[in-house]
Amino acid sequence: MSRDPVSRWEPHTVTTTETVDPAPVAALSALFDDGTPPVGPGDPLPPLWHWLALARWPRSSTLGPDGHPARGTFLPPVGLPRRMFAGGEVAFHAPLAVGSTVRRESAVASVAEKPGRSGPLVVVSVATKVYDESGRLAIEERQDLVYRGREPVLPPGTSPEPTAGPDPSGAPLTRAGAWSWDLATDPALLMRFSAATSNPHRIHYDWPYATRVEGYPGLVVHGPLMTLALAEVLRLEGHDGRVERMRHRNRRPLFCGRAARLRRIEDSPLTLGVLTPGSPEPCAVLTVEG
Ligand SMILES: C/C(=C\C(=O)SCCNC(=O)CCNC(=O)[C@H](O)C(C)(C)COP(=O)(O)OP(=O)(O)OC[C@H]1O[C@@H](n2cnc3c(N)ncnc32)[C@H](O)[C@@H]1OP(=O)(O)O)C(=O)O
Repeated sequence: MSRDPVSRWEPHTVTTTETVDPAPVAALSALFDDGTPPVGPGDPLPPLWHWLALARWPRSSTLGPDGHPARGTFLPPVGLPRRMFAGGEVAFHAPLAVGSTVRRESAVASVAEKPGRSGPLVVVSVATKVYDESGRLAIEERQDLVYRGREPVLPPGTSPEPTAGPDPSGAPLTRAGAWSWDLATDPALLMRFSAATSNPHRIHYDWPYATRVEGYPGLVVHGPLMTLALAEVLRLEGHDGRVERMRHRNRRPLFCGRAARLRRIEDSPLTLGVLTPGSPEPCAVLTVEG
């Protein structure tokens, strides 16, 4: 009996020993440029910053047409073309120090086909555990990647417009009031975030690919950038208590250059969202426990 490639594929655990890399951590401090002291060697890693500090550089020969590693080895050989970072959950058991050595174990935990409003989806969940230098479990995480078809994103008859460059007058995060920040995105910000996270996905920096091949109206803002910006609002607003758990979800794409408002949208549990003018549904939400 022949089975399809996804059901023939077997998940496996990848275990690596890594340094909590100070360079991308310094890059994110510089990228936000928001007046918080730069995070450096020996400092505790702020929540979610392991997304940069433990980023992986895949070999060039392993990349597929969208810039990400070709599917079928660590990730299943899903046939749907468009990959999106869609959300997840992170439990913080112990702090990690910048510059320390950690052990990371990652494996695909589930692959589920689902009908979505925009057509069929495949949700791939990756489970990761990070152990600190003494072997203590520090971070437990589930990350959801969604694969979808090439349903049109642009209304018929419209064409995408390139985005303006960085505004020399300011940093990307500006305060509009208590728990209210505005996030300005531009191609240089997206390129710097792709570099800091070693993320080769072309939808974030290759405008002809993002618009003509994947059919988006512009460059797509990284899900992790939106979520990290929400986590940065917590730090900027002085929420310095210990965070035990974060849940995050990317519900709608945010396109480069579009106005984005970072707001506290619920008090209990504390929930922050990325909102755009004219839509009640946030692009991204982050819920914090502890
Ligand atoms: C990094 C990186 C890539 C990126 O950064 S891509 C940019 C950031 N991500 C986004 O912009 C994603 C924005 N979200 C969406 O466009 C939509 O939410 C999405 C993911 C296309 C799904 O929308 P649909 O309207 O088609 O689907 P539904 O909301 O109706 O849901 C259908 C079922 O799927 C389940 N589901 C949806 N999202 C998730 C999720 N995050 N985790 C788990 N399951 C999810 C949903 O629960 C429904 O299932 P039921 O069983 O409840 O029916 C890079 O590539 O590295």
